[in-house]
This record gives sequence, structure tokens and C-alpha cells, in this order.
Amino acid sequence: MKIAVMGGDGFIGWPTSLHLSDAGHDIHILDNLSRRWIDTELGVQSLTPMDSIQERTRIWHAETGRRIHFNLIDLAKDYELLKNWLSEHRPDAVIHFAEQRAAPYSMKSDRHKNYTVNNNVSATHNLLNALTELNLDAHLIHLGTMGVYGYSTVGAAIPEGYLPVGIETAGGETVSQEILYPSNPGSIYHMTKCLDQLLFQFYARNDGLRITDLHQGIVWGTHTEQTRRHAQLINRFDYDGDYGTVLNRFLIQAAIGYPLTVHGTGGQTRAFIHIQDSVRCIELALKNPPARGARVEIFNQMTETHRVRDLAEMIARMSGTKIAWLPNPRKEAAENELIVRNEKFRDLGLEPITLEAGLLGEIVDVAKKFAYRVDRARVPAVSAWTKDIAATINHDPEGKRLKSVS
Ligand SMILES: O=c1ccn([C@@H]2O[C@H](COP(=O)(O)OP(=O)(O)O[C@H]3O[C@H](CS(=O)(=O)O)[C@@H](O)[C@H](O)[C@H]3O)[C@@H](O)[C@H]2O)c(=O)[nH]1
Repeated sequence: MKIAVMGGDGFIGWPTSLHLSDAGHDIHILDNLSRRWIDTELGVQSLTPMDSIQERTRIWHAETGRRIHFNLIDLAKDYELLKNWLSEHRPDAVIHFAEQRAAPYSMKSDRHKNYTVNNNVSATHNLLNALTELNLDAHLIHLGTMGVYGYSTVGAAIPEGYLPVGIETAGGETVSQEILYPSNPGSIYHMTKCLDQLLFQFYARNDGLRITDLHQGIVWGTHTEQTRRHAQLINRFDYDGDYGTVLNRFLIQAAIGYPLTVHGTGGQTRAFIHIQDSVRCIELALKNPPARGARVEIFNQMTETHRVRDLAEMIARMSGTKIAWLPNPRKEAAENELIVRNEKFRDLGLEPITLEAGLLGEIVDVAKKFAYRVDRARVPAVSAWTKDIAATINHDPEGKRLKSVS
């Protein structure tokens, strides 16, 4: 298949591009390199040293003989360029990762909120609009988030996208219907993914676009089979307070002897998936497109759930690192249960890599190898969800933010 990977230079876009190229597909990356610009803005860098996208694709070609093409296009701003590219290349599938993906970054300031909404919503809409205008029947796969469902404290199982409900008619009868699961985003970033969902519903119904939306959990790990092949194919690995995600952050913190940064009580339960499974799921979705005219296909792309403090305690035991119990910079439920249905990928043959797979040590090893690149001052998460919360955390010097260390 000819596949366009929008955002193919990013944390999941890059290993996905390699995985699908390895499987024999013709891969074309479209990316505005915004993630690299954000590193520059924030003054942080990936823990792992990353080469330019052109250099990465050159190495891939030298290693495998396969070409990955790169196009510098901004989906949100360069509508005509995007449309012309799609019109010329007419890909069989489009994988859409081209969005600002960090919740803390999206909450940093009014400017960051505007950027995240404008970028993410315009990128998605431009893509849908162009596919429709060109009458291009490419299967669109979007990387969404588990965070669209929110974290209720009720603990009922979360279905894959659609919720069966009974509605009472005027005649007193109860009719059953499946509705899109009510959105309950916890950040501006997550909110943009909820808005994306509505765009997908409209274009699937109105124009018959074939769309798959993957509601993914928190990704952990850094290597995949293909990124391991050469030092210069290495994936990016974020550890800073804005882009680092919780489990990877704890592992890096353990590697550099930094107290594990638990927000609040650590009672937040979240869904997780290893990056190798993430790219496998995308391939499975690619092989199983919805029919034209069908509703948006939704998968819950996660393999297990964990409570933040359980992860911290496990890594503390494993490494001897202390836990720092911090005031929570986010506005989120202090404790929640989370049960998630994920049979659809399991039925398609996914055999999940779980935390017990022994890969935690591998991540600590990567972190130790590149520990000299870590700026410890960038480890704390200081982006606050509200002005009131900011007043309690940001104005304190770093060390005093700790509530306690155990
Ligand atoms: O040092 C830390 C970092 C995070 N947390 C807590 O861990 C939980 C998860 O935070 P996260 O930064 O790992 O994940 P999140 O902000 O939800 O976003 C990440 O995970 C999402 C999937 S999900 O969480 O919505 O399922 C993706 O959509 C995003 O792109 C990705 O950045 C939160 O309760 C947070 O307060 C800590 O206790 N300590």
C-alpha cells in the first residue's frame, strides 16, 4: 500500500513509518517538524540523540534498501500544499499523528492553548476536507486517546467508542441506541481529540469517508524491532515535565537517581500500551478498514491499566529510588478506577507485551546510557491546570514543592 504518515517524525510516527516500511509498504512522511521546534522553544531535548529526518531516512535506506520519503508540509497551515500532495500521490491509506500531543504543554499558557486547538483541529479538518474534495477513498487512521472518555469514579467498563443506551420515546417506550461515548476531556489537548471525534462522525456520515479512530492509552518503552537496527534509527524519548509520560518518566528518574514524581496521592488509574504494540495495532487497523458508508471504527488501543502510585512503588522497589509525593499540577480525580474493553485488537491477534515482559530494565539501561543528556532542572512538571493551582506550585522553589519523600 502507498501510505501517507502525517506526523511521521514524532514519537509514534517514526517507529510506525519504519514498521510499515519493513512490512513492504511505500511510506511517505508529511511533517512540519513542529515537535523539534517545541524542543527548541522549551530548551529541552530528547533523552536519546536524534538525527534529522533526512538523515534517519538515509540510514534506513542504507540498512534495508527501502525508501521512506519525507515532505515538509504543515497540515494545519498549508492546505493547498496538502491537497496538491494528496491529489498527486493518491495514497491508499493516511495515518494521522500530526497533532500537538502533550496535555501539560497544552495547559502552559493562553498562547499554548490557542496553538494546540488551532493546530490540532485545523490539521484534522484540513485532512478530512481535502480527502472529500479530491474524492479520495483512502482509509484514514487517526491516533486518538483514551483520555476522551475521562476518568469517572464509577468504575463501569469503557466500551470501544460507542455506548448502548435506552432512550424513552414520547409514547413511553424504551428504544435502544448506540451513541458516541460522552466526551469528558481532562486538558485542552484531550479536548482537541474530542473535537476530532465529532469531525470524524460528520465526514463519515456525510461523505462516506472510511475512518478508524484509535483511542490509545499512555505509551511506554522507546525501542521497536526496527529502531533497534541502527544507532541512528533510535526513537525520541521524552523525560521533561511537559512531554515525558508517567511510566517512562519514572524509569528515567530511577536511572538518574531522581525521586519519582508522583502527582497527588498517585491514585490516578490509567491505560498503558508498549510502543511495539502500538505500531502493531496500527498495522492491524490498516488491514481491517471499515467499509465505505460505515460508521467510524473505534478501537481502544491499550493493553493494561495501572495506578500511578503502584507503578512508582514497583519502580522504587526495583531500583531503590525514593518517591516524591508532589502537589498535583493537574485538575483531575485524585483516585479513579478504570476498566477498559479492548477485545477488538485481541480478536485480531494482538498478543500484548505487559509490564512483566522484562522490558522495564531495558528502558532504565537506555536512560543510564544517555543520562549525561538529562537536564535535571527540566524534570519537574510545572505546567498548572488553573491559575489557582499555579499559585500553589509554580511560585515555590523546586525543592520546596515536595510534600514528602518516602
Ligand atoms: O511525573 C508524573 C507525570 C504524570 N503523572 C500523572 O500520571 C497520569 C498520566 O500522565 P501522563 O503525562 O503520563 O499522560 P497524559 O497527560 O494523559 O498524556 C499521555 O497519554 C495520553 C493517553 S491517556 O492518558 O489519555 O490514556 C496521550 O493521549 C497523550 O498524548 C500522552 O502525552 C496523570 O494522572 C498525571 O498527573 C504523575 O503522577 N507524575
